[in-house]
Amino acid sequence: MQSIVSVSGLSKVYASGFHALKAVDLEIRRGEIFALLGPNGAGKTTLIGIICGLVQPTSGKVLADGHDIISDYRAARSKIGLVPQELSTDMFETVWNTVSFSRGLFGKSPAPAHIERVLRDLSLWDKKDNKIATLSGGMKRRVLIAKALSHEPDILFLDEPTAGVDVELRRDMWELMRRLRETGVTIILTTHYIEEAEEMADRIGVINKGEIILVDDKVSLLNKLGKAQLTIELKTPLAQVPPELSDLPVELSADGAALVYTTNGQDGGQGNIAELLRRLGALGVDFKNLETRRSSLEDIFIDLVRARS
Ligand SMILES: Nc1ncnc2c1ncn2[C@@H]1O[C@H](COP(=O)(O)OP(=O)(O)OP(=O)(O)O)[C@@H](O)[C@H]1O
Repeated sequence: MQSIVSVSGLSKVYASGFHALKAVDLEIRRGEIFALLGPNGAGKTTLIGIICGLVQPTSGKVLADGHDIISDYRAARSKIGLVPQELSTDMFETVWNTVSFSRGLFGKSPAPAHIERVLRDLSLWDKKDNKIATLSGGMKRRVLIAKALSHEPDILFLDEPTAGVDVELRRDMWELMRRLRETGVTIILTTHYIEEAEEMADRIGVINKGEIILVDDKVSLLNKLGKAQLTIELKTPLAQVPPELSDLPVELSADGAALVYTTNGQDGGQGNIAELLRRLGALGVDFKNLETRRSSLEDIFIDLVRARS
């Protein structure tokens, strides 16, 4: 499948001499939701800024739906909508005018029916005549999204879309992203909320210190790098792991009150768990509780970034 965004050998050295991106290669598939994760200062905003034409790359190439973002800037930019982290718009303008004006910036003819649909989708319709300054923080966020959608882009970048918003607005945003994807829009989001990537993304890219260290399907990432852990709370604490269990990946908790069995996510360790429980029964080790836990994307992310630093 042809990529809708193609980044090759992209580097950015700021005037300070800081290498914010180091020869980044990245392919975004048409129609997917792609989450870009990385610690503070990893280069996420720089990467998005370059693709959207706000930051000048030092070297490398970016194509947006086949258009070079430098030599074919206008065509590339018209394909892209960007929801930035902060609102930089005229506070004394109305919602309707702000969003309509954004469309005009892309040289597109007015399309009131489209603007109305966007505002209705974002629950902004009854605020259309309000001045931006009078809106709540959540509503201002919605205006940012409406502006980014005003010119009907095929690619939507969301930089930290739900940072600092309440739970209800976060759910609304997720719902909106899903609806947009259904209409064929490709979505690329950066987030610090790993549960957001876990909930929303088809694929995940991890960036650290200006390098993409991993790109994978979310599901296969969780399967490959995730771990499953079974904690067996014992009725009577043990002094050590019984030698009969030494061939199994079992450890004793520090207080001796629980056995902890860990496997990688791939096999889930189901067969061995049955074997472990059978052996415990044979040894007469009684337990009062069993608890299973699968590692989250957050655990994987922390492991990955830690291993590289
Ligand atoms: N104009 C600039 N001049 C010099 N250094 C910069 C400039 N803009 C960003 N940087 C540096 O480049 C690095 C990457 O910044 P960037 O904003 O891309 O990271 P990020 O991954 O988006 O971080 P965050 O999650 O904190 O927003 C940071 O160390 C930052 O200090």
